[in-house]
Amino acid sequence: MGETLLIKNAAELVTCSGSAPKTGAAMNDLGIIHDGAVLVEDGIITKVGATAELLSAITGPVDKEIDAAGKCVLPGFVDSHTHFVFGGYRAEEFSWRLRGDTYMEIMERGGGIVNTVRDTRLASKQELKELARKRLDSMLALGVTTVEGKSGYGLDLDTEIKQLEVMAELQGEQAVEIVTTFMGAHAVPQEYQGRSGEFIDFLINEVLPVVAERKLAEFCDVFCEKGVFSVDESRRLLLAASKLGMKSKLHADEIVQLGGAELAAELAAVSADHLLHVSDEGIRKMAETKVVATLLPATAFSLKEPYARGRVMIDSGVPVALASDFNPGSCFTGSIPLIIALATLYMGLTPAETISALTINAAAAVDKADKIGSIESGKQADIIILEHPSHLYLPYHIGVSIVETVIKKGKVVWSK
Ligand SMILES: N=CN[C@@H](CCC(=O)O)C(=O)O
Ligand SMILES: [Zn+2]
Repeated sequence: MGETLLIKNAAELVTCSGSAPKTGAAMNDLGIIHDGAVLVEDGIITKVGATAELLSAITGPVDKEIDAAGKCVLPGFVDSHTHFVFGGYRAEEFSWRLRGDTYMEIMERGGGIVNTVRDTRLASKQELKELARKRLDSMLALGVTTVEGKSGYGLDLDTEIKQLEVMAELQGEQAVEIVTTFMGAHAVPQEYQGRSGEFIDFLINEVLPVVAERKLAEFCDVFCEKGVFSVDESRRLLLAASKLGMKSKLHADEIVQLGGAELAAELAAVSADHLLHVSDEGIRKMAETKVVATLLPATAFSLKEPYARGRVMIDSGVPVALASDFNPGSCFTGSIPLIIALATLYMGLTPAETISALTINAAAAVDKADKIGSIESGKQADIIILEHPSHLYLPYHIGVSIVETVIKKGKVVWSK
């Protein structure tokens, strides 16, 4: 037996067990074990159950014990949609939005994403890496054990690769596990203005093959939006990426209803994200094909847009995940407490649905539900311990974190 960790006496052990992703009523079933315990061997969960039974089933020595009496134990949070590798800031744009300019107006007059592109192109890999590392440290302290990160602030071969290399290097140098997405189709760069189709050709012919050859990304994502990339352009890119082994994600129906959700269903994408303006038909098709809807309430909050119809999606059978969308423009926060507050207070999700959406369904949104997102035998031991005895204390504490301990692959990597 390798190194062992025992967590015992948990007032509430929230397992999030069951088939994944969770849909409908199953999102409310957290598989809670009262007075629960977990045994971890060599970073993998090997036993889960009531403390008394689990203790009597342990045969060998235990290297480390954590007494979680009076505390709630959950799977680590998975932040399945972020843009955490970037240079520069856009505080002035934020102030313009405060006075009433819209996100797209700023983008149309040459600001927005391409503003961050300029700063990211200028930044050295080392500078980007140090900024990104600090952002991951902050996420870890909020209980995030896996994060998805996108390129998309390069929009040229060298800078897209630089961003992806930053993520590859940070993987393993710090505790948060990184799932990498190529998002060269995040905006049309100035040098391709008015020629979005040609830019897609460039990505397909010049960039995707390098990303695939060097195995720098597991997913390909695209900003499928009016005035950015059309449904046809998005389809062309995602099909080309899929031929090279990359799975599909989409920024879909964020600003207008364009048919991004329908495209996600057609392509059997792993997730469609944002969905503030998704059609009823899009919801129906996503439910049918089990495309994960990754909802980003902090972005709607920051853009002062209506929240995505999470309640309707869950009731229609769509697997719903929640994520931060941490990025320098539309949403400069990776705050899990804020997401929990918005989902429960303003989107009509129950606390249990919100937790399913941040754990097992978020794991499904990065195609890792077989490995992370729940506390079950055989899964990686990514676990958080709260200062309080029940998951109900999460939405109750508004905007502040009550995470006390973070465990990644069976090791305590952060504690209060
Ligand atoms: N909508 C497109 N992309 C990001 C925003 C990126 C930025 O503004 O820098 C998003 O998911 O919100
Ligand atoms: Zn995004």
